[in-house]
Amino acid sequence: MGAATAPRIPSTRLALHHFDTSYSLHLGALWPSVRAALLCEQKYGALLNNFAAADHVPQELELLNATNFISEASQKAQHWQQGAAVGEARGCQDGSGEGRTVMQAGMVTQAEMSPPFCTSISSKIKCYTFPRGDITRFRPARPDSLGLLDYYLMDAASLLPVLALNVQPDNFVLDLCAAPGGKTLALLQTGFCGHLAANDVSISRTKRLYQILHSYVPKEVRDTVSVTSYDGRDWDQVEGGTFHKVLVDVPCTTDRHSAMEEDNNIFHKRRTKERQMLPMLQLELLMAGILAAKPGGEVVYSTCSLSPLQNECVVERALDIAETQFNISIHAEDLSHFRTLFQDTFSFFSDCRLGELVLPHLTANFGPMYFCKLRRTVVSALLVAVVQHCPFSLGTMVAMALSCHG
Ligand SMILES: C[S@@+](CC[C@H](N)C(=O)[O-])C[C@H]1O[C@@H](n2cnc3c(N)ncnc32)[C@H](O)[C@@H]1O
Repeated sequence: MGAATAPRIPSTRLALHHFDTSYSLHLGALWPSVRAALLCEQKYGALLNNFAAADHVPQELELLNATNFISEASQKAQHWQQGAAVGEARGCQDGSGEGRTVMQAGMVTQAEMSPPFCTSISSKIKCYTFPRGDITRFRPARPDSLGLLDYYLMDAASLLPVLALNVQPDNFVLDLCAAPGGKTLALLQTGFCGHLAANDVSISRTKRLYQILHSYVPKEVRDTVSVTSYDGRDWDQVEGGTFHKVLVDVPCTTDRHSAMEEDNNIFHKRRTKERQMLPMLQLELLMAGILAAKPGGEVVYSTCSLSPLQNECVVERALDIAETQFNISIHAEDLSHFRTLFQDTFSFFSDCRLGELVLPHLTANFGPMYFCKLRRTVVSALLVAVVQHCPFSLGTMVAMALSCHG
């Protein structure tokens, strides 16, 4: 049989073969159960639309046994903090002479009590999910009297990068790869964005972002959002160093989609080159996000892939390039308290070198979702000026850095 007539291997099969090879090494004994979950129906969360007149919806969802997993986590944090305060007031010492507080079984450690523990989830974002093992589906969203839809169905794990960003009142926020707009909508639900720049290079996907904004957000709030279609890698030439918070939710191998759907599958033979170039594109986008943040600003990098090459390795490379090529030092934040807070809703991988990873699980079939939070530390104005007036594009600088580092 000639090459032209040879039966084509389905892209989903190529994807699974690739995953079997790489993820069995990375996830070890966990891979077979993650694989099974990837091949089963995913779970959704219902992100409540605070802009719609939908006061009856929480009660309707609670009657079905769904709960708001974000407020539950927030209550858990408050409860633990009160417990810790009582423990400290009692002054229980461990007798080691180091003054450590003795923690009872089930209580959180001092590291987990750090400020982000409470602040990162004191959010107005409300998302309902069904309990572990309950695979009930949500009804489709309904419009209120003004036509705004009452909730947005999405992978609930997609909210974790938004919660990690921890938007504060009047923050200038950039969503660098925003379409179709689930996370943009969640950012708006905080009610805190002083200005939101939502960008996506794809014109067709940007149209979907507009549709979501029109279906969920009233005009006066939409007016605070600027939607653009730049190549995110060039963002520093548009508006460098101005944002308090930047979300870099990059294109990736979208593992769940690649394992299940032939349509638009990045494992299709003709997309091999594009797939192999993904880590480079992700790195350039993350660098652009870092440069778009103010000194002191925060960046969350996220993917919906399990691949360490697209997750930790990209972040590690970006930290290195920021330091060596741009003289920007970055602090990678510890988000392990997210694991403690959200363990009832999601299954987390416990061995990420940097950031956190939600693993699909048959009883909690969300994700995959990787997220890592970076804080740009303050640098001298002179260095920023040098970088911003550098004659090379960001892509050239990243390529130069990569060739120097081999
Ligand atoms: C994972 S999706 C983003 C999902 C979105 N944040 C959400 O929550 O709905 C990645 C997006 O990156 C966009 N993208 C790809 N290359 C880009 C580039 N060079 N600059 C900006 N966006 C890009 C794609 O069009 C795609 O919409």
